Amino acid sequence: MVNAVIDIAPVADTSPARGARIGIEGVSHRFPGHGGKPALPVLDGIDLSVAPGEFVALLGPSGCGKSTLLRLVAGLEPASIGRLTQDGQPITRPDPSRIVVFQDPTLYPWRTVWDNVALGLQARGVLREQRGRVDQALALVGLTEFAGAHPHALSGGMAQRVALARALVNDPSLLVLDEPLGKLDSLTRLTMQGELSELWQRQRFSVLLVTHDVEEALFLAQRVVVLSQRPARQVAEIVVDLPYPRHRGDARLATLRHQALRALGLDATW
Ligand SMILES: Nc1ncnc2c1ncn2[C@@H]1O[C@H](COP(=O)(O)OP(=O)(O)OP(=O)(O)O)[C@@H](O)[C@H]1O
Repeated sequence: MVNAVIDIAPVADTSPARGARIGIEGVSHRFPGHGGKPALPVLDGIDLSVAPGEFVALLGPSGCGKSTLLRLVAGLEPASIGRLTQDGQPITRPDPSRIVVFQDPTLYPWRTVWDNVALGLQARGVLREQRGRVDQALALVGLTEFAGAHPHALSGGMAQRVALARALVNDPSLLVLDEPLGKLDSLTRLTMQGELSELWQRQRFSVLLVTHDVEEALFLAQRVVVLSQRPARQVAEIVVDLPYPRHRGDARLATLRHQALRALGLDATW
């Protein structure tokens, strides 16, 4: 099935930010060794903050510890060393105000799109009073017409929109995005990047995005943090001081791309 086409109208970057302030202070993490194997150090002294409504992207080599950092921020596990905070309060467990969207949308095939999105509210026991939020979330991702469809009838891009709607229904103040567009074909991926950018400009939640795609990071984020090989340390921070909506052909993006590739230790001549 072809993706629903959504017009990306230019959106002025004027909405007030309502996202969370995230603090990551001196965070190191290691996984314990088993059966005589040594412990695995994964993160090494990460200091990073996300301002309310800010869009920050993390780039780094495969296996360096990006997803681990996201899991700590989401509260899915505690850091070995250091402090993680949301609006000044320690992050100690998962919370509906910080929602993770993974590469795989993991939709329940026997439930309709509407029911899949409603799951977040159902789990919290607030679905009865807040049914309207499911409709709002589906409208935000352009899937109102597909509310009654089942996942098998959706394209990859549409399924990932449902996963986004399932996050948005909780009205999160931080979206934690772990390669959310990584499994999409390249054209759908470009379309979804535009949609994600527009959504963020309208809603102004804070975003922490992990991606392997340098162009994606620079197109979407206000700041790109480059991590080293494991154990991950911060090796560069690239401020993308360009207004939204951004234009992929902008020469300044090409310059920043070279900076990012150099920070990743790659030859930027191609
Ligand atoms: N629960 C765990 N127990 C032990 N080791 C783990 C665990 N989770 C991740 N690791 C290891 O920690 C390292 C970092 O993993 P992580 O998934 O954070 O990297 P990543 O940068 O997100 O990788 P990729 O870019 O390939 O997705 C890897 O070597 C991985 O095998």
